[in-house]
Amino acid sequence: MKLSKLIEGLDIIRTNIQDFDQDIKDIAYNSKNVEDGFAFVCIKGFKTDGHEYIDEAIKRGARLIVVDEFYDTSRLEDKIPFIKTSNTRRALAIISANFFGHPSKEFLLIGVTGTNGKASTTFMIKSILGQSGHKVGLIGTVKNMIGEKEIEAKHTTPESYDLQKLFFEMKKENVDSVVMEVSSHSLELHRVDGCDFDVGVFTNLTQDHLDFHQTMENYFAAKLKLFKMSKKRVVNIDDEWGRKIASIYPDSVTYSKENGGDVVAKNIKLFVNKNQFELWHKDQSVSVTLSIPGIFSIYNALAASACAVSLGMDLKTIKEGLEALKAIPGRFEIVESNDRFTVVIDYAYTSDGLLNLMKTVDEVAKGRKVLLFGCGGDRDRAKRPVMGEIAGKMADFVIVTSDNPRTEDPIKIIEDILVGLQKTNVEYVVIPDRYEAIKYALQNARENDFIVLAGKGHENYQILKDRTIHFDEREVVKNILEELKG
Ligand SMILES: CC(=O)N[C@H]1[C@@H](OP(=O)(O)OP(=O)(O)OC[C@H]2O[C@@H](n3ccc(=O)[nH]c3=O)[C@H](O)[C@@H]2O)O[C@H](CO)[C@@H](O)[C@@H]1O[C@H](C)C(=O)N[C@@H](C)C(=O)N[C@H](CCC(=O)O)C(=O)O
Repeated sequence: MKLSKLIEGLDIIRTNIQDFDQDIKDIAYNSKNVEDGFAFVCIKGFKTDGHEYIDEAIKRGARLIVVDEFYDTSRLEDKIPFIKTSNTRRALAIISANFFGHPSKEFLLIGVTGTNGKASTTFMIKSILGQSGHKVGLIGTVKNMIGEKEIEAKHTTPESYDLQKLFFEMKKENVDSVVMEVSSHSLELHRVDGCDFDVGVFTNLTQDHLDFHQTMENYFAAKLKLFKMSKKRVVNIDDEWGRKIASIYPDSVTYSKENGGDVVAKNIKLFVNKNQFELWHKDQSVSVTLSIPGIFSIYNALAASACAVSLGMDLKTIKEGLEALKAIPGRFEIVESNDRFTVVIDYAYTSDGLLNLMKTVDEVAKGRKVLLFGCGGDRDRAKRPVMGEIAGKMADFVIVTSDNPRTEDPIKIIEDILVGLQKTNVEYVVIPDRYEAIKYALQNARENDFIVLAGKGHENYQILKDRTIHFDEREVVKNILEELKG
């Protein structure tokens, strides 16, 4: 692509470029990916600074270096074409969108944000759109999908270059609508700048990621960016932060279980493996049987339905789309159900997620509620005692274990959880090795136990120090049950 076209819309503080007609073959934001004829965009990161790799990028054949405003360009003046810009993360998004021809302008793009429910809501929206004949792309935590083809996901929301490339692939495969999770990190770090959002959907906001955003107000401000970028907005007004968005954008389509929004659910009935409810929009209603259990699934279904309503879809199509979805990986997924006990895995890893999960368990469990969970290392520490207290209040027996301790000592993380757990009188054990903890739960299961393995859901790994080991709870439960039989 011609350099002049690549840099359209970029704010240029300084440059030494003479020839804007030259061709740039591709873009890299990691020096290791630079090849002959590439542009290298330097990002000052949390671990290292991309500007330190300029020489490496030049050696690998970079033709253009994009640097941030703090960088002293004197040593690049006679060496290589460069552009100094005010924010290289934003620059990466702009030039990537230019390079791939702004694919998101050519399909319907729906962004879903919020602390909980993003993944499930995107799956439900995909199912509704698929039901009405659309070829849908999906981008999110669990996996990326082009129609039914699955692609592994590394991030909830990919880096801007990877995102635009994925959009481009989707467009090539005739996708006409894309539904994606939009994390607050991605909004703060400009990963979705240059995306053309038709609808922004807000699920809720509860305490999470304060290690990154510091305050709830900053966290909310990051989320709000999506709604500034979107043409239409869909908002949960049972959530106080959702009500703020709806007051800023009064034309939002609202949904609610309790506060009379545009789209509401009534007569909700919860079962172990499904939910039933009436879905209302204005004076019309349909009855829906949702194969995804849990009270939170009702909210996710409302978010997806309100999104479909904002696109002018009718209730019958919405019902068919919701009912066509049979499961969402790692979301209240029943991995074992025998005549003695039931085992469910769920991704809940925030205080609010855990509370909602246990409220659902409370509705459906016949016997003891056994909860196994841990908290991630190098992430929000404040939530640990809170989750401990919720666990103690909501479960009959708690197994405290590890969940991606990363560089932290697993025992120290568990001690933080115990501060909250010990405020309650619940019976508990501590078993730091997650495999052994699950084995304990299964080995000691009593008649009618409802065993909940929280935190990992669809994830198939465990991050310990600098190692990532394979750990898929579906497999783990199966293997342990085999082992116990033998
Ligand atoms: C906090 C955060 O989001 N960090 C992201 C950020 O890393 P960073 O800026 O710190 O990068 P860095 O490692 O310091 O490197 C700086 C630059 O030097 C470059 N580099 C580095 C080494 C080298 O040899 N050559 C080179 O050029 C790197 O490519 C990078 O451009 O930019 C990287 C490149 O895009 C991301 O991979 C990285 O995500 C990390 C792995 C991460 O864990 N992010 C999580 C927190 C995240 O984003 N999560 C949200 C979901 C949250 C949720 O809702 O649960 C998500 O959307 O996934």
